[in-house]
Amino acid sequence: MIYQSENPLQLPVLDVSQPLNSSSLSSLAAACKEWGFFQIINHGISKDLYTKIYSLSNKVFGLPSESKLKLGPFSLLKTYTPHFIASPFFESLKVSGPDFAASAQSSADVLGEQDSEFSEVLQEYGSKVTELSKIILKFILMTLGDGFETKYYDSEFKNCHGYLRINNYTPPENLDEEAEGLGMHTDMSCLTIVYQDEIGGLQVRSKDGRWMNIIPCEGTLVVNIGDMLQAWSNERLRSSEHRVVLKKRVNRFSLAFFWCFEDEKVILAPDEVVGQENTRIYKPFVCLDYVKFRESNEKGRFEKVGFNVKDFAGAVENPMMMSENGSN
Ligand SMILES: O=C(O)CCC(=O)C(=O)O
Ligand SMILES: [Fe+2]
Repeated sequence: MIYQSENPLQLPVLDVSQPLNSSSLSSLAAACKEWGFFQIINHGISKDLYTKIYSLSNKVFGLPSESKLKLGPFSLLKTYTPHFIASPFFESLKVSGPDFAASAQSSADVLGEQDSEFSEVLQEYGSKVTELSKIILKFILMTLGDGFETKYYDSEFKNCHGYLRINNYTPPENLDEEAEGLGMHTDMSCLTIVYQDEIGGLQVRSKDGRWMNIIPCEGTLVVNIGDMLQAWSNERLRSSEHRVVLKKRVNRFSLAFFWCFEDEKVILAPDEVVGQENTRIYKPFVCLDYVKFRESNEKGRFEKVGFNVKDFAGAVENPMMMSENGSN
């Protein structure tokens, strides 16, 4: 199967070490609306830190399956997603915040790993992406309205929490064209920060269904908007479908950080965000209910599309639905 895409997609690159100026604000606003994806630089995460996480994680992924399966999916811990859950070529290790060290250590303990370096580097990475998420979220709120970052950050987003997924993609040995490393999905998060290695393969789907490559670039992280923010913003911010395609016979490695609302949060787009001339697209819903909906509909598979936030809480005032109901 050939996964066609157009090369490459030009996404704005945001310098997160600087305050937003008006031109970066408008390109960020356009990217959030059109693609739900953009890139960041000067994020303070060194290549060295990434390389350490890469080599320590590789040691874990290199263990025999029997050892890794002690971490999940059918064990108490559930930090490991083995091959053949999301895709035959994908496995993943989850590290939860805010105490990333404790989470990583609990996996290491089960594996009988004594060295504390794994949990130390993940704590450092986790704390850094957590701080970055707060900065980026405020930038995104600024695209919705003047002063919205002060108006809504504390009241709506201050209890957000994050978790990391360390992703390892192993292409099939007989790969001749391309293979799907991770199928089309949307993220459930408010926002996701991705560190992809130089192999590439991350693709985003345009509004008209074309797959676009997100070319890796050294020193650059990819940020994308997830379902929680799409619903909260009444679709002024887009949670795009994306996937990973494997084109080379080499392993691919990525780190994805998901910054999410707290489980008990009720997501309801504020009137001012919806705007007077628009109608609210989503019914209010509890975050955990959506997460459970996704998990229960996946039938064990990983974040599959078709059961996204629109299927769950959409169409509050959808005239089609109303007429369908009326005719029943
Ligand atoms: O591996 C990647 O580059 C992206 C992974 C991804 O989309 C996810 O984990 O949700
Ligand atoms: Fe994703």
